[in-house]
Order: sequence, then structure tokens, then C-alpha cells
Amino acid sequence: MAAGKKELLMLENFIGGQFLPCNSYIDSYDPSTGEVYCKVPNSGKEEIEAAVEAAREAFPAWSSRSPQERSLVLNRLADLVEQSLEELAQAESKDQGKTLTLARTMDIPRAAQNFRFFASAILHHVTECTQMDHLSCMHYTVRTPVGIAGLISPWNLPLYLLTWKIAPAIAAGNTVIAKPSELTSVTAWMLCKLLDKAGVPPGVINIVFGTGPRVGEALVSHPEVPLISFTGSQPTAERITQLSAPHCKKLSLELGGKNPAIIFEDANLEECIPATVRSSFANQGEICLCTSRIFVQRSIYSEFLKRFVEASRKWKVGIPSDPSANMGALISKAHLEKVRSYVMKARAEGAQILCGEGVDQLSLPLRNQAGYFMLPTVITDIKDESCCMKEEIFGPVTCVVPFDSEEEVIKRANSVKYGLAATVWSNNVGRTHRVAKKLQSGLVWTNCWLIRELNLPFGGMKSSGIGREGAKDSYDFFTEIKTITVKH
Ligand SMILES: NC(=O)C1=CN([C@@H]2O[C@H](COP(=O)(O)OP(=O)(O)OC[C@H]3O[C@@H](n4cnc5c(N)ncnc54)[C@H](O)[C@@H]3O)[C@@H](O)[C@H]2O)C=CC1
Ligand SMILES: N/C(=C\C=C\C(=O)O)C(=O)O
Repeated sequence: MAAGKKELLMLENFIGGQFLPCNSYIDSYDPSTGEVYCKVPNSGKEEIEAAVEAAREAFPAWSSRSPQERSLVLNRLADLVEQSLEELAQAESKDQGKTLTLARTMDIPRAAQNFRFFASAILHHVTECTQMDHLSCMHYTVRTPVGIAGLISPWNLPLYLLTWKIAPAIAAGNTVIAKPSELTSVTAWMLCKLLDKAGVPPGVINIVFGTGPRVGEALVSHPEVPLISFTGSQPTAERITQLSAPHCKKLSLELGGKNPAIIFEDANLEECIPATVRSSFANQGEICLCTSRIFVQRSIYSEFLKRFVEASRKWKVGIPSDPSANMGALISKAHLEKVRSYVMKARAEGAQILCGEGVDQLSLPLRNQAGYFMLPTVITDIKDESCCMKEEIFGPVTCVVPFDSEEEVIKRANSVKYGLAATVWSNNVGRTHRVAKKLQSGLVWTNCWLIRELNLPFGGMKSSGIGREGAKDSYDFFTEIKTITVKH
């Protein structure tokens, strides 16, 4: 290696319990510097064939184990993720651009929790039984694992969302082929190093790296993969639906959002403002649950806006390792440009940019000036028809607009194609229940944001997806049900 050149991290696929090199590789960038630091396998059909073979071989033994035995393996995996927390958090932050603090306190703990949660949940499922005494019959249901599960995950919460799929799939007795985002593959590769020690048999978890159009489509189109669980964008979900239709595959699609916050005049602004800054800008606004349309009742609009902009300006953008930073770098140059283009469109339409992009100055160390950083940006005086109010931006940009009545705001909140998450802020309990019920949204948080109850259904309505994930929902998805009738 030439003097002064840093060695690149080389990832390998993990198939049948072995790390395997690939014929070609993709560059992976450190979002905080814009430098290539890692090479990700550019896998294709050949690697998917090998992974299918390994997953097929492993299935009979793994699916025959008792839930208790599988649960032990998942718990060991949770322990190992916890023991590697610091290493995994450092890697996640470098690969994704998020702050190290967030990776340490949210991403990696949740990845461990995903394994522990499904290790416990798998022990508590019961099936139904009914009787027809007049015909001397009883009927009962059994659930069996579906087979080889194809899991495709995005770049915003890499290990968090990957393990949210792997854990329920293997707990239910399936074997899996997972394809993480090519933009953030490192922690998935690190997870592979823990599998043998946790007692995961070879072939139960296979991880194949590469791009969506190449390896993702090979996985989705494979006839021996009867089920696809996907989290990501709506256009990709459409493609996955088309490719899987000829095989009638089971699909779970967790897609984007254009999530409203509805703030009534009796809201507790002391709590609402910091929570809404966080819900708009956490993880650089790169969470499908992030708020991007804030509707504020007219009587408190000016006060809210002033205080919200002040608080947004304090949401510090910094290098990911800075413990005082609230926000790191966006995922890629292309994504940063896309997010900025929305702000430019809003400005061209006559909207006001109150802080952030084009208004305030970013201050970064020299080494990070080619990184993909952007300030939290607040837009106002914008029409509901603007693309900034309709489309998922998936960055640190949020729009604030006034409303007058409850009926009006529900209609406006529901007027987009998405229906994932909403927040409602009011001290009137009756109103929060009433509004929550009328919102077309798979999740509604009242007077809070992103408090997760993993037992209950998670997912969206309308273009935000199909299906739900959670203790019972994921179990139902990753198993087939059969009704058996016994004449006695
Ligand atoms: N959870 C969410 O709601 C997410 C939403 N997005 C939205 O999507 C936009 C674009 O981000 P992308 O990274 O392009 O998301 P994406 O939907 O293309 O990527 C998600 C995953 O799907 C894979 N994929 C892409 N094309 C595929 C195909 N044809 N067949 C199978 N797999 C495929 C990717 O490699 C990645 O693993 C973002 O700006 C954001 O608006 C992105 C990530 C997560
Ligand atoms: N699916 C996403 C977030 C999920 C969060 C959770 O399960 O707590 C996303 O941002 O894509």
C-alpha cells in the first residue's frame, strides 16, 4: 500500500456460516468527510443462489427446534450485541453520519432489544381451537414458519431496522437472506461475526451485500423465497410488488411518511416545542416517523413559530463524534442535494425560510467541509399543495402553517398520499382521542413522539405501506396458518 494511503475496510458476504469475497465491490463513503472508506460486495444472482442453497439446507433443523431453543439463541445474540455496543455504535455513526450519541443510545440498544424482545415474544403465542359437538368435530389452527425469508432494509437506521426483521423471522423458525442498504452495510457485516458465538447455525442467517437493482431484485425474484419484508421508499416498494406478483409472495412493506404534528392552542408548549424539534430533526430528519408538516392553531401560531425557530437554531449540527451535536451528516451527496432542492423549490414558490439552509452559516472543521451536512431548516408561508407539504423529503426540513378549526386540520393532515405517523398536542383528552381516531395514520402519538411499544402494530396506511410489524403481527407474517379439523 502507498505511504499515506489509508487501508479501506473490505466487507464480505456471509453465506452458510462463512465469509465469502465477491468479484466486484462498491465504494462506500463516510458521510462526515465525503471520503471513500469501505468497499461493499456488489453481489448479484450468483450470490443469491448460494444463499438460497444455504438457507434451504439449514431450514429443516432450525424450524424443528422448539421456540425455547430458538429463544436462547436470540437472547445470546442480544447479549453479544450489548457487549459490542461501543464498537457497533462507532461503526454505525461513521457509516451513516448520525451522531455517535444517537447510535449509542438508540440504534444499537434497540438492535439488542429487538433480539431480546422476539426471544421472549416467541414463547407466548397461542393458537385457536373451536368445537362442533353436533358434528363430533373440533378444529384448531397451527402456525408453521414460511421458509426462506427475504429481508431488505434501508440506510437510515441500519442495524436497528435489519434486526427488527431478522429477529422475528428466525424466532418463528424461518431461515433468512438479508440485504442491507449498500450505503450502510458495516454493522450488518459486524453482526455476522457474532452469529457463531451466539449459536446461530450456518445458513440460518445469510447476509448478502449490494445494490437494490442487482442483488435486491435477484432476491425478490427468486422462486424459493416466498416472503419479502421491506423497509424503504415507495417507488422501490412498487418495483418489489411487481417482481413478486408472479410468485404471489407474502409482502410486508414499511414505507415513508409525510407526518403531521397538530398543535392545539391548549398544548403545553414547554413540552411540545422541544419534542417537535426532536421529531423534525432527529437522525437528520432521516426517520420515516419524523414530523415534516406542523399545523399550529392560529391563536398561538406567532408565539409557537418564534419559539420553535429559536429552539431549531439551537439543534446543533456537528461532526458525528461531537458529544454536544444533536445532528450529524446526511447519508449521501445525492441525498443532501435532493433535500436542498426542496428548500430551493419552496423559496421559488414564495415561501419563507426562517432558519437553516441558505439563511444561517454552518461551521465545520476543515476535514469535514466536504461532508454532507445541513442545518435544521424551518419553512413557513407555504401552501398545502407545495411539494414540500406533499412529498417525503427525509431530511432536516419542516414546514409550519396555521389552522383554525379541528375539522379543518384533520382534513388537511389527511390530504397527502402517506399515512404513517402523526402527533397531536392538546391538554383536552377528549379532543386528542377524537382527532387521533380521525387521522389516516397507522400511528398517532399524543403529547409525545416515538415512544415505542414493540408489542403493538407498527406500520402505515395508504402509500405508507402494507402490513404491520410487532409481536403478533410479525409472528403472523413470518408464519403460515393452517386450520385442521378432527372428527372424533
Ligand atoms: N423507511 C423509510 O421510510 C425510508 C424511506 N426512504 C425514502 O426513500 C428515498 C430514497 O432512498 P433509497 O435509499 O433510494 O431507498 P430505497 O427504497 O431505494 O432503499 C431501501 C432498500 O431497498 C433496496 N432496493 C432499492 N431498489 C431495489 C429494488 N429494485 N429491488 C430490491 N431492493 C431494492 C436498497 O438497496 C435498500 O436496501 C429517501 O429519500 C426517502 O425519502 C429511504 C429509506 C428509508
Ligand atoms: N421504519 C423506520 C423506523 C422505525 C422505527 C421503529 O420501529 O421504532 C424508518 O425510519 O424507516
